Amino acid sequence: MKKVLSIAGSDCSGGAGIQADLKTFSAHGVFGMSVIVSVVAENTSRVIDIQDITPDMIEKQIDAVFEDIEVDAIKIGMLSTKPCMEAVAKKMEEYKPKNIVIDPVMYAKNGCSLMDDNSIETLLKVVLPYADLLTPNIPEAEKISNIKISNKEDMKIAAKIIYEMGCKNVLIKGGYYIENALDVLYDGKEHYYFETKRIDTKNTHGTGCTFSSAIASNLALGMTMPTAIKQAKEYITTAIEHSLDIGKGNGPTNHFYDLYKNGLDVSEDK
Ligand SMILES: Nc1ncnc2c1ncn2[C@@H]1O[C@H](COP(=O)(O)OP(=O)(O)O)[C@@H](O)[C@H]1O
Ligand SMILES: Cc1ncc(COP(=O)(O)O)c(N)n1
Repeated sequence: MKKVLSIAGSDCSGGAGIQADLKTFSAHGVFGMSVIVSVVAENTSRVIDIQDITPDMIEKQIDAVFEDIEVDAIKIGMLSTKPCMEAVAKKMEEYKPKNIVIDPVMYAKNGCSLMDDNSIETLLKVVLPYADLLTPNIPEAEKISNIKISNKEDMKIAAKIIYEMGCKNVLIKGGYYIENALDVLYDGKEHYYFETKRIDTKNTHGTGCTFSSAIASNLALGMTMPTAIKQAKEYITTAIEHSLDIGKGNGPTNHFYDLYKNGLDVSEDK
């Protein structure tokens, strides 16, 4: 069984962060592991508070995984402050794992901040170079590239700018910001496009977490980068299509839709 590690924040409401990552790993048939970087008191409507785990404890969790288990891919999500970023980067340098997908999480879907604004320089300098794939959404890509993104051409330009900063591939996610759900990959040579129709739903809590974890799972399973993204795009689209009206704000995606569809009977009247 392939083994995939998430290094990210904990979302107690279950739709994003580590919880979304582990559900996604299970849905892909890979063995999921987690290093918790921050505990976030959040739900579908708001972020109440963030408590970072100490850098020493972040490092020890990563050591505990790597001294014992071979890691086939890593997804890195929310890193809220410089010390968290530095602790994770130090361990990436030490263990040099393969297939690192980094989602540079800055905000929750409800607009609440999940990263200290002063840490962006550190993210770019210290963390970004470890990315086999960086997956910013439009607001994140605008902050990183320093250009305004309004259409496909802008996405292409921003992808090149971000690639030049030192990641091996960059995927800018159009999500609900661009007319269709268009994502643009740049690998230093070519642009690739992944496009679906936009699904009209407010229930998109955790879409970025789920998508990056699906890509990491597919890389662990041996797919090439474009194929891993293509299949992950199909997975996230289905998960959004069948997203769940749970909570009062932006509900979560449906990580196991395919499992239920294929015969797991969850009806209550049986
Ligand atoms: N309403 C939507 N309909 C279809 N696809 C969507 C929708 N919202 C997001 N996506 C897709 O979900 C994936 C995650 O993107 P996005 O939601 O932009 O990430 P983030 O959670 O980081 O903001 C991308 O493939 C994006 O195109
Ligand atoms: C702990 C944590 N990490 C990340 C996100 C962003 O989620 P997304 O951008 O996928 O909606 C979140 N809300 N909480």
